[in-house]
Amino acid sequence: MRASQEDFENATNQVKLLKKDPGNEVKLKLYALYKQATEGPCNVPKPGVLDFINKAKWDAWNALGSLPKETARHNYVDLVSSLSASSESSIQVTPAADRKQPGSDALVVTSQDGITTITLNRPDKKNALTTQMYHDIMLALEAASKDDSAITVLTGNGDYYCSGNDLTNFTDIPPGGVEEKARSGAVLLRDFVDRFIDFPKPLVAVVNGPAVGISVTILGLFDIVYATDRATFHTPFSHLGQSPEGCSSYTFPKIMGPSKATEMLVFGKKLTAREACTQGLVTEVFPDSTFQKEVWVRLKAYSKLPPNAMRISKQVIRNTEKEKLHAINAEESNILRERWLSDECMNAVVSFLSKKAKL
Ligand SMILES: CCCCC/C=C/CC(=O)SCCNC(=O)CCNC(=O)[C@H](O)C(C)(C)COP(=O)(O)OP(=O)(O)OC[C@H]1O[C@@H](n2cnc3c(N)ncnc32)[C@H](O)[C@@H]1OP(=O)(O)O
Repeated sequence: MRASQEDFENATNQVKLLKKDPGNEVKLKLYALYKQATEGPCNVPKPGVLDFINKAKWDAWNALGSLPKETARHNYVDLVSSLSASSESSIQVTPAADRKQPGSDALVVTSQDGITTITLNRPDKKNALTTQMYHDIMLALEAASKDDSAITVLTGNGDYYCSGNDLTNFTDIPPGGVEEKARSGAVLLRDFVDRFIDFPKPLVAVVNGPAVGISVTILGLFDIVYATDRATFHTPFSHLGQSPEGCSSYTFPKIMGPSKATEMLVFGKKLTAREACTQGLVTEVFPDSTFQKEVWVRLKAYSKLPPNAMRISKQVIRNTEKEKLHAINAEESNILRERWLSDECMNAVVSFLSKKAKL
C-alpha cells in the first residue's frame, strides 16, 4: 500500500521523537527522501566543495535522480517506521492527525486509535514549558476537544515528564517592564489552566518521568494519571518564592487532605510515584520497564468505549465544580502575579539562571 500524505506528515513528526540519533548516513537518506517527496528531483545548484555539509546533502538528494514523489514519500515513511521500531521510542507511533502541528518542535501532536497524544518534546531541557509551549498546548487542547478522538493524553519525551515553567521565561522583559511581564504571565496562566478545567473529554497524563511545578499541579485537573515508578512529583513553590497554581490550592487538599497538601505545596516535599498514588494524585504506578506498553494497551482499550458516553460522564463529574475551579484559578493567578514581582522570586530565578541553584 502506498503511503498517504497523512502518513508522510506523521512520519516527519515521528522523526523528531526518535530517542537515538540514527547517524549521519541515515539522516542524509531521510533528508534526500524528504526533499524528493516534497520538491521532486534536485533542482538547486551544487554547493562548493568546501561547503561539506550542504554538498553531502545535495549529493544525497541528487542521487535520487527522477524517483517519483510518491515513491520517495513511501520510502521515507518506511524508513522512519523502521527507525521508530528500533529506537524503542517512548512515544506512540501514530499515523497523522488531521490537524495543524504547533509552531515549534517542542510540542508534537499525534492521533491514532481514538487517542490524541500531546507530547512535550524538549528533552534536553527536561521539557520545561516555554511561553510558546503554553500557547501551543492551549491550541492542541482546543483541536483535541473537537477532533474525533475519544481520549486525550499529555506526556513527555525523554527522561523527564516536565520540569515545570521554563525559568528563562522570566528573562524576556517587555517594554512595559516587570509589572507588564507579571501581568501578561498571569493572564496566560489563567487562560492555560482554564483550558484544563473546561476540557470536555477524558484527559489522561502519562507521566513518563519526574514532574515539577505546574506540570504537577494541573494533574489535579486530569481524569486519570498513570506514572512510571521512576516519576517524582515536586512543587517547590516556597523555594522559588512562588505560590500554588493550576487550582492545586483546592484540588490537592481535596485529593490528599490538607496536611499532605501543605507538605507538598508549602514545604515542597517531593513525592515518589508510589507516595503520590497512595495519596490519590496518581491513579496507578507501573514498573518503568513495562510502563509504555502497559499504559498504551490500557488506553487503547478505553478508547474503544462509546465516546459520547465517556464525554458526558466526564462532564457530569466536572460540572459540579467548574465554577469554583475557575474562581480559584483566577485568584491563584492574581496572587502569583504579585509573587513574581517579589524579591524572593526574583532571587530564586537569578540563582537558577546563574547555575547556582537546582531543586
Ligand atoms: C505563563 C506562565 C505560567 C507560570 C506558571 C508557574 C509555574 C511554576 C513552576 O512550574 S515552578 C517550577 C519551575 N521549575 C524549576 O524550578 C526546575 C528547575 N530545574 C532544575 O532544578 C533542574 O534542572 C532539574 C532538577 C529539573 C533537573 O536537574 P538535572 O541535573 O537532571 O538536569 P539539568 O539541570 O542539567 O537540566 C538540563 C537542562 O535543562 C534546563 N532546565 C531544566 N529545567 C528547567 C526549567 N524549569 N527552566 C529552564 N531550564 C530548565 C537546565 O538549565 C539544563 O540546561 P543546560 O543544559 O542548557 O544547562
